[in-house]
Amino acid sequence: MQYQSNDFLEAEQKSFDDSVRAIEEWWKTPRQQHIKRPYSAKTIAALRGSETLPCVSSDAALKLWDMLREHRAKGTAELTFGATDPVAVSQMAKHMRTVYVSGGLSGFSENNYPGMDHADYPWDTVPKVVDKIFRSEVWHDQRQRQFRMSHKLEDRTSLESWDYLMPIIADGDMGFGSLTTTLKSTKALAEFGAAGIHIDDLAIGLKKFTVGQGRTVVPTSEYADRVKAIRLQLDIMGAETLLFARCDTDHAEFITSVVDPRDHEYVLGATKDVKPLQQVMNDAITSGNSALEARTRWIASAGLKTFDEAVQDVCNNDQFNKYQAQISYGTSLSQRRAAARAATGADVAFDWELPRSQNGQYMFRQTVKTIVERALLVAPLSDLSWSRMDSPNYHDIKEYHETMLSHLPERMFAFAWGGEWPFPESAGWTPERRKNASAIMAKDFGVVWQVQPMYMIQGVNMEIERSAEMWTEEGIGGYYEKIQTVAVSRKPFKVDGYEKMSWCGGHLSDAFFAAVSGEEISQR
Ligand SMILES: C[C@](O)(C(=O)O)[C@H](CC(=O)O)C(=O)O
Repeated sequence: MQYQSNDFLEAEQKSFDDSVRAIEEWWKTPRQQHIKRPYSAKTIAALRGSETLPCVSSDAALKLWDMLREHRAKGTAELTFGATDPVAVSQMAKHMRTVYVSGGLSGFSENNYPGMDHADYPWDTVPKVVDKIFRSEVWHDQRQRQFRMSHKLEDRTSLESWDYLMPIIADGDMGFGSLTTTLKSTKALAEFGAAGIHIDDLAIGLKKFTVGQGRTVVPTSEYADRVKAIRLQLDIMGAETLLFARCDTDHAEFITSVVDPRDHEYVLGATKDVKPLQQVMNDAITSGNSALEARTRWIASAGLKTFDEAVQDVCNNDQFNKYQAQISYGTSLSQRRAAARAATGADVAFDWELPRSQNGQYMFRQTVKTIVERALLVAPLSDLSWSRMDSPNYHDIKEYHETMLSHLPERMFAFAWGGEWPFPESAGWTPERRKNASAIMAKDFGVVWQVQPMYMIQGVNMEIERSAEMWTEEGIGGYYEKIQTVAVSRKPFKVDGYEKMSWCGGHLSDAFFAAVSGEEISQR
């Protein structure tokens, strides 16, 4: 065995103890102090290598933190689009201060096998986009500065000065596998430049948009472990990256497992004497009938209820009150059965196995309370909360945020607006409220970061179609008048896009050549 001297061992111990102390000090900083970790600095120090490299995204993360805290204090919000293209991001910088790297969009534009359904693009798809965008931001910042510094101070006031170093918030989806994949994708995102990462509680591969059924979530414990794993990884890296704890439970209809009693309250069971749903659907297929229709008929006949609803149906008020006094958050189904028996003197008919899907999912009934429970559980380890919605109901949004704020008055929230939401009045969206929705969410609910992930599909597609039609119909005459002249004159928009402007980096290349040939920087 290799000989290790006492000096070596003591130096190693000192370096470890120093590292523990440094982590403890770091956790007391204004950015970190609100996070409540279930592990010690010693655990983190022992998971680190002997050198912790500085994390490239930490400056942007601190900038994002300050920006969002300021919005929180003022009741305003940072608005952005989802993007995957550095060219587009460079134009967003003129109006926006953050950028979102969307998983769905990356699944379309960065993937050799396009598609966003199921979120089944490879786990490193989003990190690669983050890398590309982060580097392009740094490059634009460099070439803008070089251009400015080649001018005298008094001439610089007329030159553009955009903040291209926009903090990137990246879609971590569901973590893409077991905890080790979640750790790896977190590491890649933070190392490649993400200032914020969001993680959700969806089941891997079950984010489906077309079937008309709600989504599938994982048990509360699995979601909590994902959030914990991300924070652990960021702590190992010493990264300031913000953690957005997204919860996709709104309108979820399935849960993968009933391993966590905290979910039992929301699992649906059959209360009638029916065959298992899968048997009924298989019988329909074998006999040449529609499995979907068989499913619909089965659901109508099974008396689907949560266990509490089943108890309420067979009780009088006194018995139900007695039952309710016995149960609370996290009471398991078997404890609920015992409490129901004690209250009513009988067993309550309820079977959550019968409705299970082909993949083994259980049927699930979410409420705003379900989302709040999950969000509160992971709040101490995360920086923002985000309830993801398929079709938003204003009353639910209000209830969710107000309940969260009653527990955590300082909490910051994130929100994604959909691209196909009807905003019906029946869901609380008066025209006035829809018009001012972003401002209302910021002021009344603390939603400091709001994204429209669909713009690059809806808005950019619309512009491209419009221009394609014009170009094919009008040729260079139309192009000259309607696009080139506007772009080159940069009126009314400051559109970038030709080599005479510093945007293309020509001046930066010239400056490299000049510097190599020994020229001193001249400030024109
Ligand atoms: C925000 C989102 O995660 C995305 O990938 O852009 C998607 C967008 C969408 O599918 O509407 C999501 O909200 O799940």
